[in-house]
Formats: sequence, structure tokens, C-alpha cells
Amino acid sequence: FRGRGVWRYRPLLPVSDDVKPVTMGEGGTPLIRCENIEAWLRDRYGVAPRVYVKFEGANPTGSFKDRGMTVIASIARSLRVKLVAAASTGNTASSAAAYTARAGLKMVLVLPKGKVAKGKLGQSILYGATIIEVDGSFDDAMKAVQDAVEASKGGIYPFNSFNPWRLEGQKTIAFEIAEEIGVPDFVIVPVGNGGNISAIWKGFNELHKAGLIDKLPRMVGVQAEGAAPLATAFEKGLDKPLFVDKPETVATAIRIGRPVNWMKALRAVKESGGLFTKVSDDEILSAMRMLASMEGVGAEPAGASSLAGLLKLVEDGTIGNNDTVVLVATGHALKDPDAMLRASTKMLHASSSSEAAKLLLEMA
Ligand SMILES: Cc1ncc(COP(=O)(O)O)c(/C=C/C(=O)C(=O)O)c1O
Repeated sequence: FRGRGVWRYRPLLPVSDDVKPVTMGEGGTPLIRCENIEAWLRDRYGVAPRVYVKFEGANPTGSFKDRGMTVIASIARSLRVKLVAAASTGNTASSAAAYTARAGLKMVLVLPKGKVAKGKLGQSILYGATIIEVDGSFDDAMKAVQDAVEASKGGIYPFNSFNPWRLEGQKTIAFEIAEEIGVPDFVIVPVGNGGNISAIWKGFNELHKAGLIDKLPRMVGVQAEGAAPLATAFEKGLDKPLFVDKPETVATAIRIGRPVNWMKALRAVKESGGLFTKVSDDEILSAMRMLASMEGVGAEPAGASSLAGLLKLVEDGTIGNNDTVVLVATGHALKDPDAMLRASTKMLHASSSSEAAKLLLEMA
């Protein structure tokens, strides 16, 4: 393997040699050891797994989506497609808008009106995509794209994660983790459509089949209690999701009621001997604050839900002392300024600079 990031693993990507990558150096993200959180777990539960966070907020547009977009934009450009479309809760939109801009492709996004975090809507506008805001949920937006793609008979190229090229790029998360620390016991992934957890599982399986690793991690999917079609089905031992008509959560990135990759996600969790878990919005916001104020890692709510999942699994004894755990923090905190302001604690007010100086001096 040569170079860094997603294209380091080009030999393991199903992309023919004549395809010139559309790339901004995506991937190669930090894998950050969380020793302060480990100490907190030891004090609180007497348990200290080794905890790493794979910070996907460090990608060019601030989420793991860039890994898949670099692959699909490269292929779409080589195919000279006329029009590209995607539905999104926001990060697919931001990333698709950036990579299609770079590839010179025309991009139309269908977004659920009023349900996309400000940072992501701003990015999508800034990168120059055409945006259709639909009154309804992400699932309505996704249906619109699927219907139009079908009716266009090839005229519209779909960029959503039911397009396997995206998942091929996202599997490189597994390659980077394995290269850096080997195979963890658990990989905890926030789950919306279910694409990312299945892509990461695919990556580990490919390394295992190639004889490059000799064990596999247990995949843990985390969903928000108000948007948990897969986690609810899993806890009831069902093998089909319980679709949620009106998904609700502060973690708007994973406010998805009809996951399109549910079959792959369920299979990844079952094959790996893993599990799904559900976390409340309060647990998500407090995990967001904990990850930032204890480790300096700023993740958006959905990204921090992997830490919320870890706390649950340590509390119930699933994860213990000798376990090594990787939390996938899927998106940067800057994506969702409103959520950040909700997570903030105390703020003091001074009506003048001398008063501010006085307040500050009192803290010395
Ligand atoms: C920060 C963040 N964390 C987790 C997920 C869930 O990943 P999947 O389970 O592969 O869907 C998303 C997904 C976002 C979109 O689906 C979209 O942008 O349309 C995300 O942005």
C-alpha cells in the first residue's frame, strides 16, 4: 500500500486503473486514545477498557461520507454521467456537493426541509449543489430520489449509500484501524441507513480473508431511541427492522426510520457476534459534551452516540477490563452549531472589559 488515506488502499478498491481519483486527501483520520475517559470509567465502574475514537470529523468536509464520495465521484466522472442525485440528512449532502463540484458533475440534493443541521445545509449551498427541500422526513426525500432515478432510466446517477461504490470507500475505516492498532474487540458505530457499519465489517472481513488479520471485531450499532428500527428489531430477535414512521432525535444525522441498508447492517452485527443498542437524546448530548470536554474531540450528536453506546455497554458488563474498543465519531461538532450550544454548560457575562478582567482575575 502506498500514500495515505482512502487511495492508499487502491489495490483493495474495485476501481479500474484508468479511473483518475477525485480526491482531497480524505481518510487517514486520527485514531485518538481516550485515557481521560478510561480513567473516568475506572473510577465509576471499576472497569477500564482501552478506548480509542476514530475521528471522522477530520475529513475534508467533516464526516466519514468523504471516504465513499471520493470513490463514487471518481467513477461517476469516468462514466461522464449527466446528473447526480442524493437524498440526505446532511452529511451525504455536504460531501456529495463538494466532491461533485471538484469532479465537475451536476448535483441535485433532496433534503428534508428544516431537518438538516445548519453547518451541513450551509456546506451544501456553499459547494454549489442544486437543492430541493421537501416537506417531510429523510425517508420521503430518499423515496423521491429512488423514484426519480428509476423513472430516469439511467439519466440520473444515484449517490446514496444503496450505491455500493460508497461503501467500498467507507470500508477503509477498517483498514486504517487494523494497520494502526490491529483488531479491536469492539467497534461501535452510530447507525442510520446502516451503510457504514456494514462497510466497516466488510473491510475487516476482507483483511481476514486475505490472511492479514487473524480475528474479527464484534460490531456494535448505536441508534437513537426515537429512531431505532434496527436496534428495536434486534432486541426482539427479529430479522427485519421495525420501520419508524416519524423518527425523532437530536442526532438529526441518524433520524432515519426506513434504513435502506438494513439487511447488510443486521448481517454485520449478527455475523460478528455483535449487537445493537439504543441511547436517549440526553445520553447523546451528554456523551457529546464528555468527548469534547474530557478528550478535546468535538463530534456532532450522531458522532458522539458511539460514546453513549460505550457507556451503556460498560454499565451492563458487555464491555470489560481487557477489551479494546474503537468508537467511530462519524461527524464534526461544527456541523451542528445548535447542538453545540445546547451541550454547553456555564457562561458568565461581563458588561465591560474591566468587569471581564475582574471575573477572570477572581479565577486565578
Ligand atoms: C454523522 C453521521 N453519523 C452516522 C450516520 C449513519 O451512517 P449510516 O448508518 O451509514 O447511514 C450518518 C449518516 C448520514 C446520512 O445518512 C446522510 O447524510 O444522509 C451521519 O451523517
